[in-house]
Amino acid sequence: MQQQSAAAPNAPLVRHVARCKLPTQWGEFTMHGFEEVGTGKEHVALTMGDFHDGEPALVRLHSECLTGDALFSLRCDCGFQLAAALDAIAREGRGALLYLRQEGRGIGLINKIRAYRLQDGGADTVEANEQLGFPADARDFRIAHDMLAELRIGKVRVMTNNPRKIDTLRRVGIEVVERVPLEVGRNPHNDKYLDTKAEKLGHLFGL
Ligand SMILES: Nc1nc2c(ncn2[C@@H]2O[C@H](COP(=O)(O)OP(=O)(O)OP(=O)(O)O)[C@@H](O)[C@H]2O)c(=O)[nH]1
Ligand SMILES: [Zn+2]
Repeated sequence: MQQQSAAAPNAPLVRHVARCKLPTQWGEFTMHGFEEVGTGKEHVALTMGDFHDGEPALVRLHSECLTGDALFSLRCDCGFQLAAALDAIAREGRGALLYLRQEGRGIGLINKIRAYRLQDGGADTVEANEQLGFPADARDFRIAHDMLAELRIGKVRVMTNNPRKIDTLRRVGIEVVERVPLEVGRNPHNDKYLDTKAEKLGHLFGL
């Protein structure tokens, strides 16, 4: 007899398990807690406004960066993008930030520290990942699709500089109607990193 797999093929990958108010310096958001089915890994979304009208929502799919988001690192632009995205959503009074726990473009925190060490020795962000045996970008956005579905967000205006990310989002079924640039936080410590993103990962800066 054929074995039945535990989950149906289209079963949601996350469960919406908790919700509260989250006052911030930009205004009050609703924080939604999600749990990955199977692994229990936790993700959150911050939303403002209502999505029942079906109009496209301003959305940031923010990949976790402990160093940039919480520890003030200048090696990347993540912390600045996080703040700018929340500011933009608050200005519109409507939108969502998905805070996805895919640290280090999916390779995890310790491996990102190893990658940074290789970058200290001269490798760029892509070469460092490859030297460690990882792809340049190991993220999976299927979870994001299911989080948006739970939030009743059908169409998105995505804040990103990364056109490949938009292709990836479309491949997992997220309807992207517009790219909204999010260029903030360039400094002498992340200059080379951002240039590498433009050259090797296709990021659009100044366009
Ligand atoms: N492996 C690795 N991950 C990094 C490095 N710098 C930042 N990250 C991670 O990259 C993720 C953010 O990636 P970005 O390339 O800024 O984001 P993006 O989604 O591709 O592009 P934007 O939407 O324009 O920000 C976070 O998970 C960071 O932890 C690095 O040098 N190596
Ligand atoms: Zn970062």
